[in-house]
Amino acid sequence: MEAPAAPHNPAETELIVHSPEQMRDLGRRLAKLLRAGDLVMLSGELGAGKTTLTRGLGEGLGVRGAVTSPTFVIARVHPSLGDGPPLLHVDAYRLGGGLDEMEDLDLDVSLPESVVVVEWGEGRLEELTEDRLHVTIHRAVGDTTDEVRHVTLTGVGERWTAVDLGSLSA
Ligand SMILES: Nc1ncnc2c1ncn2[C@@H]1O[C@H](COP(=O)(O)OP(=O)(O)OP(=O)(O)O)[C@@H](O)[C@H]1O
Ligand SMILES: [Mg+2]
Repeated sequence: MEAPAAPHNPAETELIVHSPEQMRDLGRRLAKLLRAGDLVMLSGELGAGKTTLTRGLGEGLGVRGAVTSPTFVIARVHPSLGDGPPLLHVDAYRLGGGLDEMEDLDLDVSLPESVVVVEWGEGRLEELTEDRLHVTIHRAVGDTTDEVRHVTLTGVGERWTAVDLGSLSA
């Protein structure tokens, strides 16, 4: 007997990105789907392109200040230049395992009025909200110099059921 086909999950989409510029563009387009209260969790190895994607998100949201890799700070708020939500960019890489430091950021307080984007947040803030968008970025296997990245977007929770992530592949 044949195994049943995996159920199509409309809240998941896979893309191939060919350059840093395309990654930024993906961020700009993804920004159009985001609103206050959204949590985006980015995963992928060092140098995968998480900050590059976030830079595009900041551009698409129309926020102040270029998104960078924070050296000394863990979280940075980029206020909107218009009337949209601010972008709260968190890089949890330097956070020791402790959730305490994460709690000090009071993300639960900021989340309702912000778009919160977190690098290296897995296992640390899933409890913040039942709805979240996971973005996983992988280098094409076996080639460390190539600019090709595989990007998987997975919406978790009610918020993402009606969002057409597939529209991002255009
Ligand atoms: N397709 C691509 N998408 C994104 N970045 C790419 C791509 N191809 C090459 N790059 C390069 O890879 C690097 C990605 O750096 P970035 O800071 O965005 O990664 P990161 O995932 O945030 O790393 P870290 O875990 O250190 O925070 C940049 O130098 C960028 O120019
Ligand atoms: Mg980064």
